[in-house]
Amino acid sequence: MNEAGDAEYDVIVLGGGAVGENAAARPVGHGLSAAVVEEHLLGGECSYYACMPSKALLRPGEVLDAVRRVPGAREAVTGEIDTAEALRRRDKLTSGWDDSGQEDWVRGEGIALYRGHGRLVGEREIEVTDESGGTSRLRATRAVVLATGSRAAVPPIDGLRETRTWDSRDITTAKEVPERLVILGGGVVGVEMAQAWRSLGSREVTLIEMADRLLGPEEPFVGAELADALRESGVDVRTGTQATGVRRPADDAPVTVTTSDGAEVTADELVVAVGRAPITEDIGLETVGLEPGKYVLTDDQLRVLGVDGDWLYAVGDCNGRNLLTHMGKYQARVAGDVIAGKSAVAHSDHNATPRVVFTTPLVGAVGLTEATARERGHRVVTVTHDTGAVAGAVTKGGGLSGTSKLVIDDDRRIVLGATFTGPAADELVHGATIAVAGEVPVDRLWHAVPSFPTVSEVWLRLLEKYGL
Ligand SMILES: Cc1cc2nc3c(=O)[nH]c(=O)nc-3n(C[C@H](O)[C@H](O)[C@H](O)COP(=O)(O)OP(=O)(O)OC[C@H]3O[C@@H](n4cnc5c(N)ncnc54)[C@H](O)[C@@H]3O)c2cc1C
Ligand SMILES: NC(=O)c1ccc[n+]([C@@H]2O[C@H](COP(=O)([O-])OP(=O)(O)OC[C@H]3O[C@@H](n4cnc5c(N)ncnc54)[C@H](O)[C@@H]3O)[C@@H](O)[C@H]2O)c1
Repeated sequence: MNEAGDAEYDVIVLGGGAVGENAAARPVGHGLSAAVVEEHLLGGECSYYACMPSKALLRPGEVLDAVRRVPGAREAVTGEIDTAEALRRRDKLTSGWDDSGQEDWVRGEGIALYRGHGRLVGEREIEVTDESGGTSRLRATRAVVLATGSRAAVPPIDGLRETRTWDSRDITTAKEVPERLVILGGGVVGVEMAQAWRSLGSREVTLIEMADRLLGPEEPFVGAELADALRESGVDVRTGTQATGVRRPADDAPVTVTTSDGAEVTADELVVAVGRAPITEDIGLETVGLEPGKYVLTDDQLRVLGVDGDWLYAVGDCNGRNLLTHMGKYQARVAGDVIAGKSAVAHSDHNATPRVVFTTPLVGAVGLTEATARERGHRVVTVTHDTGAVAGAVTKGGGLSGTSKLVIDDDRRIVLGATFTGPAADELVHGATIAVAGEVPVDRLWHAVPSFPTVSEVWLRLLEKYGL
């Protein structure tokens, strides 16, 4: 049974995605009462339409690539990926889009759950409208936390809004393999989905990125290596290319994208993955003096800027700080602590954000890139090493390579940022996160001896190159 009727809680969280759930659980852990308002699926985008299904779609191709690199095991692979089975596994990892497990968790944590659309109706006041039109009025004695997430942004391209297209939800939940796929945007969604669907059987995949490289905010070698790998697998990667027009004569007809170089790409489905827009247009921001439809900006304790009284917080995608599940959950823990009167500051949002792109090659990065470090005025030294040129990589399989790079503050002798591509990059990044978040001096890091033979040995090679 969901809660209904008017009530008062210490903390009310608007939006029950992964981040909102944590924003409620943390204050409850501190002895406060909390309610979550959710209008769709508890667990949000990550569980049903983003992280989980996308990783499930990438995994068969990743495993196959790993096996094919190992003579003896390679011979055991005699067929192709069974796409129907792969999609069934995806459906399982998304719990069949059923949130009863999440609901059990929320209840187990002692959090009250309101199902329906929530809106601020003034200071500390939320109105929830349920499916049948009934309303509940909730009052927060301490804080309201906004955690309403984001949706795919729609760029201003001729004909796009009038055309039936796919967004990130459609591409992660597709029931059939599109024969021909064109993806707008070579960011994280674009590269992961291009690789996943190509491996699952899409005959033609075209990736259109307007910037001159894929994954623009990362170190330049990341986009270059990924473009090579995608091209090698048959994806048509077009960087420095803008879509100028889109047309589809009928909903079930092929879609054609015109690009800035005068070319045309025709496909069965067009995925728009050019970034996100916050879901803040209908949550009553105007009732507390804020502008609807924009990211809700916060300070480093997640208090919403421009609202007095320390009662309004925003966490996760809706504040635009760091559009990643783990960072939203980190913000939720910080906000929960602050609301409970403890001291906490989300400084890792600026200096120590880990990012993993689950492609083959894997990409793992944390903290500052060389370019951002220099922009911020650090005097940096960088060192690089081939991730494949250590015994741990060689034992994993043939032909594995990649790049590992440290950005070191030469004055403080600490690591400001690290980027790894290639084998184990997804796991290498946590060691780097500890080094960056902990500001561990490199002279001390040198005593963190990597086991032999692991890919982590690349750390030793990097530190040696720095002169240790
Ligand atoms: C394809 C894809 C893959 C991704 N993969 C990864 C990954 O591997 N790792 C990673 O860290 N990040 C990944 N992300 C990013 C990640 O999904 C988001 O950062 C994360 O989901 C944000 O969580 P959130 O709780 O802030 O928002 P959401 O998950 O969007 O949750 C917001 C919730 O609020 C509810 N809501 C909104 N408005 C209201 C309202 N007015 N009343 C009631 N309820 C409301 C919504 O129904 C929703 O459930 C991916 C994103 C995409 C698109
Ligand atoms: N593995 C992960 O952690 C993971 C996976 C997927 C998504 N995410 C998160 O989700 C968020 C959204 O991902 P995303 O890929 O939609 O956004 P993004 O910001 O990562 O990438 C968008 C890309 O689209 C390009 N672009 C913008 N307008 C364009 C246009 N008109 N034509 C062609 N290209 C255009 C941009 O230059 C950029 O490279 C990201 O912030 C990311 O952090 C994370």
